[in-house]
Amino acid sequence: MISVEQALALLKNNIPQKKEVQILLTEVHQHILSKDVNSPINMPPFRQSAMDGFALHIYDSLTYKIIGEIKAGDAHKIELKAGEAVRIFTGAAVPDSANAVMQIEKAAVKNDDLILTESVKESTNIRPIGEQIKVNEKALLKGTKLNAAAIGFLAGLGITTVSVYKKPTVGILITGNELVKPGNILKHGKIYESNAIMLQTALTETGTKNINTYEVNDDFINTKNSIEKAIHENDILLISGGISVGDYDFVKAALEELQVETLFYKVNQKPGKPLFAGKINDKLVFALPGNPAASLTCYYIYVQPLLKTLFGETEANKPITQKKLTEELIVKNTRSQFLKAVFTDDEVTISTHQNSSMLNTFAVANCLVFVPEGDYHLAKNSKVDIYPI
Ligand SMILES: Nc1nc2c(c(=O)[nH]1)N[C@H]1C(S)=C(S)[C@@H](COP(=O)(O)OP(=O)(O)OC[C@H]3O[C@@H](n4cnc5c(N)ncnc54)[C@H](O)[C@@H]3O)O[C@H]1N2
Ligand code: MOO
Repeated sequence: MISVEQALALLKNNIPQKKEVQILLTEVHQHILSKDVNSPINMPPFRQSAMDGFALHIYDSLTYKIIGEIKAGDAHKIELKAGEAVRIFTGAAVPDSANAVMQIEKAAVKNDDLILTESVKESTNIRPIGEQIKVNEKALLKGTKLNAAAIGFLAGLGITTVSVYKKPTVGILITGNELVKPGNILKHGKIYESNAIMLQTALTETGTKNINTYEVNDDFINTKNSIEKAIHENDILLISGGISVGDYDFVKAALEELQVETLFYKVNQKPGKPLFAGKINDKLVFALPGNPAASLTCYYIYVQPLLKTLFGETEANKPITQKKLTEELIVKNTRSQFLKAVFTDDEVTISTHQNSSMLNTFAVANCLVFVPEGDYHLAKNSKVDIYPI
């Protein structure tokens, strides 16, 4: 059995190559740019009025002659001589011959005359060409995570597709004869299936969009066939349950028959001891223990950082910080532990109900505290490593 540190290192050394794809702006939310994006245009592309008012060819009087009107979107050809003005609206193109825009509140109109209440300086209320960005300048750099503002910015430059790191397609294969879908009657010996929706939600939190779910009963041939199909259809496969040593745990044997190369099987940790990680071609397969809290812990510690690395996130492997224990902790364990806990500014409180079958305290936890194996006491205020979740 290997240690948590060894398992994490093995995974880190076997991360598949990041793949790049060119995708539509409508699909890029939460993706990371794999190439710099240069602006194809000046923004704004023309001298733009920042106010509703009058574009002026300035001269040494406060009275101007109004000779026309330019609305937003108009392609005008108006030539202003000194002392002339045109009505103009926010976003409209200012004529080359105009050198300032006076907002409507600072002027009065009498017939065709415009009388300014004060003088105006050159360039007032005119957004120059390329004020935000010039043609061929770098709009966004490789490594930028695309949020709403970034997507709006790119759309404003007329960009419709960008090159990003491909988000892998992830399969979730649920095993277990005892499982019943919520909404059905629970007969004796059965339990409600909860790992699929839990893992699906955790994947969605990280920005994974392409998720396929599969179910199989505890039967060797069916398990093998389902795993083979799910590997074929996904980049990463998460199998839930059936990975321990019972007579009806067929996952390990099926993976062997399918020639999935073992990176590790069994980690000296609690929960999640029977965790399996393997690879086949450029694909990764995780067999997560069926106990719900074990499954989710293994997902957060092993799968999520890997996904973030594939997405192009550079901080994916540095989630650990230290907090002070609010209470003494007595450790007596041959396995390292990930304990559900709640942290505040600089303190952390370990939750009750740590059993790997229990999600009740996980539901309100915001971190996992890592406690190395051994027989020792941690006094109140001792610092412990936490993985925020
Ligand atoms: N003789 C041994 N028995 C077990 C060992 C061991 O070392 N020797 N390890 C134990 C540990 S630790 C764990 S963790 C579990 C993991 O077992 P499996 O991965 O084979 O998981 P299952 O047996 O299929 O299920 C365990 C538990 O979780 C429930 N479960 C499973 N899938 C779901 C689901 N989708 N939704 C909700 N609950 C689920 C299942 O009913 C079981 O109660 O093995 C120990 N045994
Ligand atoms: O490793 Mo298991 O998750 O302890 O119950």
